[in-house]
Amino acid sequence: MPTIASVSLVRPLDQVAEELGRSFAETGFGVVRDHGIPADLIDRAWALCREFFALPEEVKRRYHLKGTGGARGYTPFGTEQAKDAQDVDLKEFWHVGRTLPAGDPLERFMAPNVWPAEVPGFRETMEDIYGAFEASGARILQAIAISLGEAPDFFADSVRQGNSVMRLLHYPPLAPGAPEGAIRAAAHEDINTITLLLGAEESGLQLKTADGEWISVAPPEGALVVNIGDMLQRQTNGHLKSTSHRVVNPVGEAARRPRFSMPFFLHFRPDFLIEPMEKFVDSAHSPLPPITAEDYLQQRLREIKLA
Ligand SMILES: O=C(O)CCC(=O)C(=O)O
Ligand SMILES: [Fe+2]
Repeated sequence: MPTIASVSLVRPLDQVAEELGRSFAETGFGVVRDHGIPADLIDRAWALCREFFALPEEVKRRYHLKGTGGARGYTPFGTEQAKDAQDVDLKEFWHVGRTLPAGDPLERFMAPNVWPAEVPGFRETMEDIYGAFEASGARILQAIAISLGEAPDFFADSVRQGNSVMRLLHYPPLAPGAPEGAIRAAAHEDINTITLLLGAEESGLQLKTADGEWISVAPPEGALVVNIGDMLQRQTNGHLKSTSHRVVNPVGEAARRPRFSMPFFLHFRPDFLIEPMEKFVDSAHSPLPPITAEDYLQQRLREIKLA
């Protein structure tokens, strides 16, 4: 059984890089403790998530921006369906993107955020935690760079003002009327560079091993679950794995509990050219052609009918 590394980010990065790099190459996943996102900020963000999702359905739906593929604001329960999945996912969510200075040239790639007027302080706290996720992600990318034999700042330019999205997720308690076979989140791979996830201590998250077996990911309280997305898999020509994962329905007591989670989908800059790193190209691993992060994203969103 492959093991998912669990590392503390207070240790020097060159001491954790190898273990983390091995875990990402074998399983696509790693657990990161002492990630630097302040616990009180996380607590405030959870409280605001609960407050928002407890609003009446018709109020939440005012923030559902039709025709934008759910890139910002609210996406109602039962909307998203994973690629190749038979049923919709049993979740609702809110997306926060980068807040750009007015007139920034990146505005053509990144829609402005919307904020729920009914939840005071939502904007401030969510912008703060977006920044904290980004800072933690930058350090994790440094560890990944070291593990790949590169300088620590190898990824720095490629993610500066990246098109990252934070998703606030609510899976309600299981309802008797749910379609047979529907699960909280059907198997999928993340499209982006790396994902930093809070909230996975509430059970349900599973990943698919190279042998095709589903195993549970059970981080300690407050830790991040980090996984490799398709864009970094492509840049490393398959060396780092973008692994299928899902959130299964709880049984027993847990079925009556909601589950909240907060993935931060860290993205490259839209104009970054994803090219396979030479060191991972050989006759057994032929590379995919270069593509910008934006073109790749649009291609993938079309596949899941969001663009
Ligand atoms: O809720 C979770 O634990 C995982 C969510 C997830 O994989 C996703 O939204 O891409
Ligand atoms: Fe995911």
